[in-house]
Amino acid sequence: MLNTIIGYPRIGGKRELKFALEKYFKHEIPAEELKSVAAQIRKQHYGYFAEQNIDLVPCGDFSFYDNLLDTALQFGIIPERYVKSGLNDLDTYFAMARGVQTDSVDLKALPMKKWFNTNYHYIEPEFDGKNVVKFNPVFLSGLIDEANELKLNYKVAQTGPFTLLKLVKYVAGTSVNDLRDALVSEYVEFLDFCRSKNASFVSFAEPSLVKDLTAEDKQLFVEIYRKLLSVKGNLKIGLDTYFGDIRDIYNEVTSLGFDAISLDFREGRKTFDLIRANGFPKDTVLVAGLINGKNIWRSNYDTVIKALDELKSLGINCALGCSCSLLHVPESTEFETKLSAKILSYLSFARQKLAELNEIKAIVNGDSGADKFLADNRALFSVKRVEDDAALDAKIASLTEADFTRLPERTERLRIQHDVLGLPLFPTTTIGSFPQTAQIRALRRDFKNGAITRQAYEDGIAALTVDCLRLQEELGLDVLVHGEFERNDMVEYFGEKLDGYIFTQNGWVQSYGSRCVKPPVIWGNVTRKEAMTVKMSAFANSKSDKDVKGMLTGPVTIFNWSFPREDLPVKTSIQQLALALRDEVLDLEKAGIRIIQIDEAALKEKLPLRRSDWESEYLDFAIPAFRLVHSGVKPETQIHTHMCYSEFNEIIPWIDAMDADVITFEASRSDFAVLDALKANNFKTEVGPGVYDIHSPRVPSVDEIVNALKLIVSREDYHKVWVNPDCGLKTRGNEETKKSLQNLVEAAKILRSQYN
Ligand code: MET
Ligand SMILES: [Zn+2]
Repeated sequence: MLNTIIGYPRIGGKRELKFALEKYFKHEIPAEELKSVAAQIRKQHYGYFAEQNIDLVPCGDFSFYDNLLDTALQFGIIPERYVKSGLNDLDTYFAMARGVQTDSVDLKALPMKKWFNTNYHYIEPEFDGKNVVKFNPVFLSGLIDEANELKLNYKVAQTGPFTLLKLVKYVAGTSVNDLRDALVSEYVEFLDFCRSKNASFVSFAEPSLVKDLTAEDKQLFVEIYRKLLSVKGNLKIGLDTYFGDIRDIYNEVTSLGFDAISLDFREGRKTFDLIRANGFPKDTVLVAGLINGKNIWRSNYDTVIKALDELKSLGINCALGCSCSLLHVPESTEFETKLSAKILSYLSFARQKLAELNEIKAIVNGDSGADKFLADNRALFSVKRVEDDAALDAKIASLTEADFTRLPERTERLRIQHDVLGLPLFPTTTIGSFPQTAQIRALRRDFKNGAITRQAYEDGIAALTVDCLRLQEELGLDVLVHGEFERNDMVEYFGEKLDGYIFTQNGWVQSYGSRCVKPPVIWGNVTRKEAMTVKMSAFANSKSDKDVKGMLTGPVTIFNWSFPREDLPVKTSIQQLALALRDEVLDLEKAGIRIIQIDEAALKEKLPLRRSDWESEYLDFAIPAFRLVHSGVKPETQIHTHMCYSEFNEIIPWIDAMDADVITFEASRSDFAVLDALKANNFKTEVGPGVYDIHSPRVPSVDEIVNALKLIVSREDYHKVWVNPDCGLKTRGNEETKKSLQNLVEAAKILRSQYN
């Protein structure tokens, strides 16, 4: 049996690529230096692959920014405005990725979208009909030369035409039909090119196959690949699918004559059933994606081997692989110096997964010495990693419908709250964080380095908080926030205070371009050891006559932005988080906080890729978990939530079913399109559609905000409308924030005078 991988993280174990990119963007290093850092990283990775006897290694999965953008550039899907800029290939590429502003060129970036159900973002290519669709191996040529020089046994890994056609944004009246034929011809050119370079294997990534497919989608896929496979000549052609199973198109895919097909056995819940029911072609290699490419735990070898045995018993020619590219896990545990040996023995980042592929292959092939690998792995899994928490289990088991139901119903509650809180029409507020200036970052750094005492640090934060409250009072905002100066990150902050979490030092995962995130790890049962935010919120509330919102991150968002356990159902992990947050909410209420905001910024992120799974696999527990957090409060306590970074139109009824009293959300960049959906669904929650975009330093004028509000009240009962920015202000500067909020308050006053 052989092994292979779909892709490897490219940011570098010490984030070398990130730092080189950022220097290049700031014109601190020339392109040559950026390219040489990238080549260095790849060479190191090829070395790792060789050490672990990876039989077929990917070449072409490397990217300076994003693979889909590489593919778009390579096939000439470049909007005319970028072509006209006169920039060289590399800078045209970066202009599409992140915009460019010089004396002669001023171009915005293409939109960034979430890559399937991950926290990785791709650049959305744009087709306007004027592009010259033409294959040009901008980056690929050098990558293949490099692999040839190193005498690697490689596959040219590329995003396939079907997924590209599905993800392109068609503008100027164009559609997929205007692009498909030209694109397929150029993919034929691409195959010729690979052959001319003496490549012997090409693998196409087609993750779009795991989504719901229409009859036209299926036809499109089949036609494209009939064509490409008919011209393959002496090349071998593989197909990589991941992030789910391919139930809608399994039979078509397996009858086309691919040389290899990767299937996802981790997120693909139906993969095994599909194979059992329909068989698998004898002359195609099944790359069994049995090692989880998305999570950081060691694999249980017995489980993997059992699956391989069954596949072999079905007469299938198997290779071992990962469920998806390793792009979604950090590079290596070797950079973790603070975690205990016990913890480390359970963790497997990308480099450790290579070793797993090697060891399992050796065991299956009966190589000498491989018994030890199996024995060690069995020893690891023979003891329970985390002891059960009987009290917590009992608490979850005893939950009843009443625990998920807030009473009285919302209309009645809102009436009570209006009396108690005494807020004006069009109440103004912000989303929580205020600018995290250099001063605050220095304070945090000094405390971390031990340069200042805890007392000095806390005094510093308290002083900033009081200043922030004074500023909001001066501006005339109605509902205040404490500013979140004590938090560096909205998930890590809670992770650190909860029992059950661990943190890595260098577990960075690429989020987009040069940006990485370091998700905390849910190691054990999550419980609240002590109050997490009460002291700060009570302090802030005592310093103002106005209400200051309590500020929490919701259970679903904390979960979605962490590496989850594999030995516990998702639902249970989220319930544990919800119970911990429920106690926090009740303590905030006891401390006199009358308005509590529970952010669910990432609720939409893990919505299943197939519509039919939404209710049975996610929303059925995610929405009740939010209700569990707040159902215990008094009618007069007002619960807010906040969402951003996604389009919610499709899940409006479920958002209403979270049963919050008020929701603020990002809407200004999508021209408030969501308002129609709210109306159509008879949305009951009070709403604060963000009236300006906080992702830009621009100060919105009073007129602009008044116009936004007019648009909002044309669709929404004005009694229900809140006025706020579209997300937290932490990335902004003090000056622009002050001016923007001044205008926001002014605009609210204008509306108030018209509607009172
Ligand atoms: C990504 S949503 C951010 C919400 C958080 N309360 C903040 O204001 O920063
Ligand atoms: Zn937000």
